[in-house]
Amino acid sequence: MTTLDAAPDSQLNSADTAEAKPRTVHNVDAQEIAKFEALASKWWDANSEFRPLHQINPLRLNWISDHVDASIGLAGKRVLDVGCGGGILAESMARRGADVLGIDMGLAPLAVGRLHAEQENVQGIEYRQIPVEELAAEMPEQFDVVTCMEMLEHVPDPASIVEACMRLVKPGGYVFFSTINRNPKSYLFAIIGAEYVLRMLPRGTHEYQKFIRPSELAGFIRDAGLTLQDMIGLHFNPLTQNYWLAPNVDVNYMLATRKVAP
Ligand SMILES: C[S@@+](CC[C@H](N)C(=O)[O-])C[C@H]1O[C@@H](n2cnc3c(N)ncnc32)[C@H](O)[C@@H]1O
Repeated sequence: MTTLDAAPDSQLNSADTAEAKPRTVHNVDAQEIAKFEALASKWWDANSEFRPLHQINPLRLNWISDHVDASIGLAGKRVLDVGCGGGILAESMARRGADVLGIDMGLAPLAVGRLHAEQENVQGIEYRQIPVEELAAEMPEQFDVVTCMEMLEHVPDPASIVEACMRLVKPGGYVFFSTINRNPKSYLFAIIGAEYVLRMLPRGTHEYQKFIRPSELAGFIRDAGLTLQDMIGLHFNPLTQNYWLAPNVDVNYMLATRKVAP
């Protein structure tokens, strides 16, 4: 828990200016936000530190879309992307016909996301800087689908994020999470391999203690009142530079959950 000092007004558009006053924001690690702020200009460079997110995006987008509706996918759905960063997933969902709100606590990634959507003429996407817990109070049960990918391992209290996502989704709607498992293999692959050997990510991107075991995440999901529907691992072969989905969840994994209608 910490105080998040927002970026200078000169970096913001008018919509951000009101949101950008320094304020105490709970469940936000300002150092984590600063890491992503510093890299924001590279968000849409598919050969940068964000290459892995660009590469996994078609896999996760199709997985999400198939769970929501195998025939029409995300078309016409009201979607919230929590911790959206520069909008790699958010924008791809809007391109599939969803009406997307992306939220993040980093202003620079949001600015990059807005600019990219404008340049690419992508319709049906909006970005806001707001803590998810605050949005849950403002817009309860307004979304058909909530996504929260590669974000839980960057916050002080991931259970609070899961609970807020549950409050934001409509009864019968879907909530998707992805994060990194915590075990010796994930330490070797996600930190030593990705940050030190292959240098795919800057050193310090991830902290081992913040990784989340599937059983822990399943507990947060159960406690929040969501129902676990499916779980899958995301795998990478450094020789072929290929990503694929498979049942093993030892390192990166995704969960599909649902808020059962009463
Ligand atoms: C690894 S990036 C993932 C971006 C995006 N979800 C994706 O998968 O393409 C993590 C993002 O989480 C955001 N983040 C970290 N803590 C947050 C918080 N408490 N609330 C909202 N966003 C947060 C960071 O600013 C960053 O944009």
